[in-house]
Amino acid sequence: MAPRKLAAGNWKMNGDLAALDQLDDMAAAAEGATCDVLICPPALLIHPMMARIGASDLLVGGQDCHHADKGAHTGDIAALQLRDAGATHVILGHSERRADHGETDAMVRAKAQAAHAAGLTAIICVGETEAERDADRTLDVIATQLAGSVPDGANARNTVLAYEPVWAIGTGRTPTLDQIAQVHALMRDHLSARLSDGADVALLYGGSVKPANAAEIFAIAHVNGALVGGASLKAADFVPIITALDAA
Ligand SMILES: O=C[C@H](O)COP(=O)(O)O
Repeated sequence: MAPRKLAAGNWKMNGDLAALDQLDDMAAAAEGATCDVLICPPALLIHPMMARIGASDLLVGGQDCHHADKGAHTGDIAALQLRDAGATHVILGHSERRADHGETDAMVRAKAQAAHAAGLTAIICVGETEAERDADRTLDVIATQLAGSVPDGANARNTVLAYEPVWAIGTGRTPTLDQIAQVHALMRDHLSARLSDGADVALLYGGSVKPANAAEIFAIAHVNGALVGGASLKAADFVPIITALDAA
């Protein structure tokens, strides 16, 4: 089995009921596509999104989950609740969660285990800061995050990895194609060494992906899709990215 291609949109803390109008064209693009297409809206929008897309091929995901399956954790969402709402995936360890909420690799690993137990695919994010890249520490940082964040129970069906350089998120800046290739090769080597089906785990790139750069990024070895922020909010931007991945 080859890695399953995935175009994933992360709406972050953006969107409202009116934004669901964007889903019609995204769902149409997902129909018959060779890649999976996923939107991770704010959790409040998961239910209305499910109602809007009906039996479409468009997948729905969460942006975070708690490591516990239930209990006294005010403001948090359990993986089982995401699953119950219709989600198939959950983003974990995004750099904004790591920075805003102090999430550590160990916390991300525990969340991934909860996601797996609930039947969700965990999209585990890793990425270096600009200071770490400037200090030539990128590969060490990524290796440490992979070792700490990816649980031993990960496999190609329940886990996707996303490389998101922190300095490329929402900035319009992207690494060179060689820099992306270098990190994705490291991720593939790490997963292949640890997991029996590590060669089949989908690896996404994220950070200022847009229609103009999608095709060249998808042509890089071991890039099996994208985790898209800003350009996933409008169908006019996200559909061309889906089309580029479909053609890759
Ligand atoms: O989760 C998505 C990433 O943080 C990328 O965001 P961006 O496409 O707005 O740079």
